[in-house]
Amino acid sequence: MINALPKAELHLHIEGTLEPELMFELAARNNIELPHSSVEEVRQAYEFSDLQSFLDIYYAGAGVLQTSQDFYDLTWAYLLRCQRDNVVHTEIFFDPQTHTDRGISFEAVITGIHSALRDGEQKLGITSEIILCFLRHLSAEAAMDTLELSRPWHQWIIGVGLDSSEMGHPPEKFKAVFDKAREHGLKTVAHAGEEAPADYIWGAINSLGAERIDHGVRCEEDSHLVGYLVENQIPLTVCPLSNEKLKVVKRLEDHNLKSMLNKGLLVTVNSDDPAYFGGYVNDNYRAIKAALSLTDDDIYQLVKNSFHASFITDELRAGYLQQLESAFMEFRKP
Ligand SMILES: Nc1ncnc2[nH]cnc12
Ligand SMILES: [Zn+2]
Repeated sequence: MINALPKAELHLHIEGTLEPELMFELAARNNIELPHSSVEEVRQAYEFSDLQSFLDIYYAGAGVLQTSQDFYDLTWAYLLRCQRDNVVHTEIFFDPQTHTDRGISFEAVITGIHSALRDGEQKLGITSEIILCFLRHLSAEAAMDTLELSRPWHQWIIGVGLDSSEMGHPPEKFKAVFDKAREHGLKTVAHAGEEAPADYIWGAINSLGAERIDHGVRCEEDSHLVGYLVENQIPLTVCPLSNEKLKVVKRLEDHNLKSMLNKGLLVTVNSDDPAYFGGYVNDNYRAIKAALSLTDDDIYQLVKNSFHASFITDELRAGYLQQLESAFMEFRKP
């Protein structure tokens, strides 16, 4: 059934879709030596103990991305996965600082990603948006410089986000940058409550004006916060396989997604960094359905939430919700 439902993906780092096969192809194209000798060896290295142990490997992997064509190929490969998983709308993150800090131009990154997304809409019928993420382990000044650097391309960017090492880098550090981004007409989202406590979610809402919380799984530690998130229907973009691989939960069976759904939180299912965590969005739906014994109605609710939580126009949303309802009814037929 999961495959049959048209859906939106809202928490996806494009650099996190770099499969080892493409990593080798790009390394050869750009004359870069990799520390591993085979695709299998790379996959074997993907054993993480926490968020930081993943980020170290993830930033190193992104080193093979050099030209606009590389970013195009990366994004196009992801869009083909979207087509397979019936993802009809996607809002993708990119981390410009990971690239500009090693001498790659902002222009090369954004034009490659944007061209692929434009082709995705024209050739595959997949609508999309781009969200620029600041790396929170770097300074607020560096984030402000990056926002300034991005200005010529704001017509292609719907909003800004905040990612990378959460602990010790609270949202408040980036208040001025997010205020400025909002002045420029950009939407705001932020990773919060992945590894760090519920306070960081309050910080993302109160200091950054976050309209959507990425992860947010630790919100249940604060019942007042849960009430606020429910009342204001602030979406949470949850990534089950990521939470398992980064040891946010011990086992997928311990995940609180069902509990959050039961409380009326606007929870969605997403893949985060699928090439590193062993699954694209449908794999995430399938795994969490099995682990928590979710019903078909739960899955339908989660997929509906993906459109309600997205930044699409009301007209597009209505069309997608209609398509989704028809697909679900078709599946329900005796
Ligand atoms: N799950 C995650 N949390 C924080 N930063 C990230 N960058 C890529 N994936 C991330
Ligand atoms: Zn993420």
